[in-house]
Amino acid sequence: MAFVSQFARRGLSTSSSLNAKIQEVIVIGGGLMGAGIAQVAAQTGHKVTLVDISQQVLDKSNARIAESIKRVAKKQFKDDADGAGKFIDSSLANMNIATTANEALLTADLVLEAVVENMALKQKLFAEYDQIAPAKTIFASNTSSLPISEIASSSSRPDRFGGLHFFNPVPVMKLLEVVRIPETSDETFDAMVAWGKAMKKMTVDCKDTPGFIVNRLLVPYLMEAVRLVERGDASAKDVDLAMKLGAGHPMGPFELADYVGLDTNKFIMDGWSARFPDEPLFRQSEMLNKMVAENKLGKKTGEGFYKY
Ligand SMILES: C[C@H](O)CC(=O)SCCNC(=O)CCNC(=O)[C@H](O)C(C)(C)COP(=O)(O)OP(=O)(O)OC[C@H]1O[C@@H](n2cnc3c(N)ncnc32)[C@H](O)[C@@H]1OP(=O)(O)O
Ligand SMILES: NC(=O)c1ccc[n+]([C@@H]2O[C@H](COP(=O)([O-])OP(=O)(O)OC[C@H]3O[C@@H](n4cnc5c(N)ncnc54)[C@H](O)[C@@H]3O)[C@@H](O)[C@H]2O)c1
Repeated sequence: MAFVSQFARRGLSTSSSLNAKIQEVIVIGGGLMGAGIAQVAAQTGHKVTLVDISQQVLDKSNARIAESIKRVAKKQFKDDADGAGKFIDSSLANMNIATTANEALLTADLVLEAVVENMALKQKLFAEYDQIAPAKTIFASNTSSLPISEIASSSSRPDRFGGLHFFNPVPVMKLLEVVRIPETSDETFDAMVAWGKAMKKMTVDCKDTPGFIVNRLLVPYLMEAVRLVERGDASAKDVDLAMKLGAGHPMGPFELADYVGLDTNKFIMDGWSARFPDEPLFRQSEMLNKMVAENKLGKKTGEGFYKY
């Protein structure tokens, strides 16, 4: 079966100063996603700086990364303790943590942000970095739901801007959505795809549409599950069991919502319901809003739809 690519149309012409190979990476935001992305970048031989405003978050993420690298090493080097040790040491040696990006920005090939899902914050950060980073540096966002074009408008380099959307848990999930905006140059897009492959991910090309591919389908499904329980049609536990045993999903929608973070789910729904008020699939949920107000954010705070 042959598909005709919708992506045959290419972006603007290339920027001459771009360094096509991404070797030095800065990941902004050291939470759930940022830590996972930084880990995989370090494991695959990239020099990485993981930046967060909170030293406490960085310390927690560092410990989580060390644990996760051990799990990966155990899997990749089953009967080779020496190889596993070397892999762990070289991965950790590739990683730096910092509370500011300033120094690393001077030589970075890629700045990928994974801060909270907030347009104003993402724009503010890229406007600042734009003043410091050299011309070659590609900027990208790991946003789940915000328009990449709008984030990119805060910088003077929309031709060197795109979306790199990873999935949680990053060390395990094999997909990377590579998103181009109309201004993204071919050279930038190709460099992002090549980096995705160097990160050992399978890449898919996406346009800058709400939720790209996966979240456009997944988030309405998660919200339908919440509405089903809000109506009293079934319990969260039974919906999860049903989707695992009846549809073969590794996690039910409530387990997955807790895993992703209920705050992230809410940020996505807030943005989409404001932007598309007539779309019933993007309607707000009182239950979700109440849980987030009570700081029941899922696995990360110890309670969401389940207790951890
Ligand atoms: C909203 C956003 O924008 C987009 C998103 O990210 S949407 C969310 C996408 N993610 C999903 O849908 C996740 C669905 N869940 C799953 O795939 C699985 O439940 C799961 C991979 C998370 C865990 O799998 P499960 O079998 O229950 O647990 P577990 O046995 O601990 O782990 C499976 C394997 O992954 C490895 N693993 C799991 N978490 C890991 C981690 N953080 N680091 C390294 N390895 C890990 C384990 O070592 C194990 O390896 P093995 O099979 O060789 O023993
Ligand atoms: N959670 C998921 O499953 C998932 C999956 C794919 C994409 N995403 C997207 O990735 C991004 C991050 O999500 P997350 O789940 O990792 O969130 P998170 O809350 O775990 O982490 C966000 C981090 O950003 C940090 N931060 C806030 N302001 C900052 C600043 N000015 N400078 C540096 N760091 C700052 C916070 O301290 C926090 O540690 C969001 O855009 C989200 O939509 C999330």
